[in-house]
Amino acid sequence: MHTHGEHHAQTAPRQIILLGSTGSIGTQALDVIDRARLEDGSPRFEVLALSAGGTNPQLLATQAVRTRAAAVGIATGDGAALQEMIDDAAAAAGVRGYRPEIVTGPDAATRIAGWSAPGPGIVVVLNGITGSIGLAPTLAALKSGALLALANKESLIVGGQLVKDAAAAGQLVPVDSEHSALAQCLRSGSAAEVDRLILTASGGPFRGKSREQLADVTPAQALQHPTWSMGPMVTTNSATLVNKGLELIEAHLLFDVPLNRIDVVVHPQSVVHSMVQFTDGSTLAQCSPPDMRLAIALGLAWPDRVAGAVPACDWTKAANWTFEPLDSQAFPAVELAKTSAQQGSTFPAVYNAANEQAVHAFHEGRIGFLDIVETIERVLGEHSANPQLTLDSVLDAEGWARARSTERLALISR
Ligand SMILES: NC(=O)C1=CN([C@@H]2O[C@H](COP(=O)(O)OP(=O)(O)OC[C@H]3O[C@@H](n4cnc5c(N)ncnc54)[C@H](OP(=O)(O)O)[C@@H]3O)[C@@H](O)[C@H]2O)C=CC1
Ligand SMILES: CC(=O)[C@@H](O)[C@H](O)COP(=O)(O)O
Ligand SMILES: [Mn+2]
Repeated sequence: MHTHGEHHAQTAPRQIILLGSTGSIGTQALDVIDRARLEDGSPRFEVLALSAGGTNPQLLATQAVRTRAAAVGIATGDGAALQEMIDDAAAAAGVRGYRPEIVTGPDAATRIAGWSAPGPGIVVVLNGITGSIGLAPTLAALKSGALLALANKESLIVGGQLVKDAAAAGQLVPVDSEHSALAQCLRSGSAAEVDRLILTASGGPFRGKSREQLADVTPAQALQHPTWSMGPMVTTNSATLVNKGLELIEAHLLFDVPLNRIDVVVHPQSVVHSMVQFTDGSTLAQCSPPDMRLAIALGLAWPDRVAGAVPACDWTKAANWTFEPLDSQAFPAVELAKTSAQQGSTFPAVYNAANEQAVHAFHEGRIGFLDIVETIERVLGEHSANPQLTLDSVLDAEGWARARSTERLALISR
């Protein structure tokens, strides 16, 4: 058993369990893992297990051979077919005798999240799954005692206090760039010194547009993020500002700061990743070019930094950073998220589930861009929360919200 959050000179590689290895976070994590070295030049991280959904089994097989992961999970698809792909990838790479354990089925990521390392040492689970399907793996990782590097914000938001209660002090490390920034700014000093948290938002591809102009934007335009290259769900959420709404709730849960002391400011350059304002009028900001490998590396090595994780800002070059208020008329998603968090209980789970359903419908061309947040608002308005927050009540609320959203989306479908 190790104590989370204490600095110790790292002498042995950390064992990494990577959930969502084929995605944007997952592939960037593998790049960090490949490059990071201990002082003696040996690998700083080793991959213990990988898991993915199943849309790209070939990539998963290649990753398995490259990392020699002991276990490989896949949610959909055939284990035998994956084994064959791994055998072929191993043969192509000249690797002999590599036979990982293969875990298949809807609970594969949950089983992989709790995978035991063969020896002592620190295990880190990086949850890079998209969507609230990541909740059970998050809970399994926390139960196993591993450090949880959390990119999958949805699991914390929908699980709320359940996830917080499952986490030991310092066991949950945020990987979301804003929350990694806040965690870095909060590393010293007491909670009493903190006045406000300031979350930065790029504003997305539609910054500056009116509601009228937003009515006709297309899915392809919504996927053109101005500063980050990410998976389609979080990119769309950035366009609607739902991502910032989710991140407001995430910050409130992670740092125990009341919702009315967390602000959102639009910063189109995405270099200041977030800020903490202290009671004496001082503000600390964390700055780096928009590259998730910084937050991923810090999450994997927490509380230590990984030298050379990303190139730093070039302070010899002229640069302009700008800040502007969020247009809440055009983008009501943040206010809606705040209200859902104030209502508490299962409301944030409903906010997220309705959004996930609506985003899929938008990308299928069935609804317009503005219908996404309008659907969340409608479904939240019809929700009667169960005052008891349990895993069952969260899953029930999500099931209800998905069904209710599906009905509404069918009614408004083009
Ligand atoms: N990308 C980024 O830069 C950032 C992402 N985040 C957050 O990180 C998370 C991941 O985002 P991102 O990497 O962009 O998403 P992607 O869509 O790029 O990747 C999602 C990954 O999850 C996997 N997956 C989907 N369903 C399952 C399942 N049931 N079991 C196991 N794996 C599954 C996918 O597998 P398959 O390939 O088979 O579909 C894929 O590997 C999200 O919560 C996002 O909000 C936060 C900050 C920045
Ligand atoms: C990189 C990251 O953390 C994303 O969640 C990012 O925040 C998206 O950018 P915006 O939501 O600010 O557009
Ligand atoms: Mn973010």
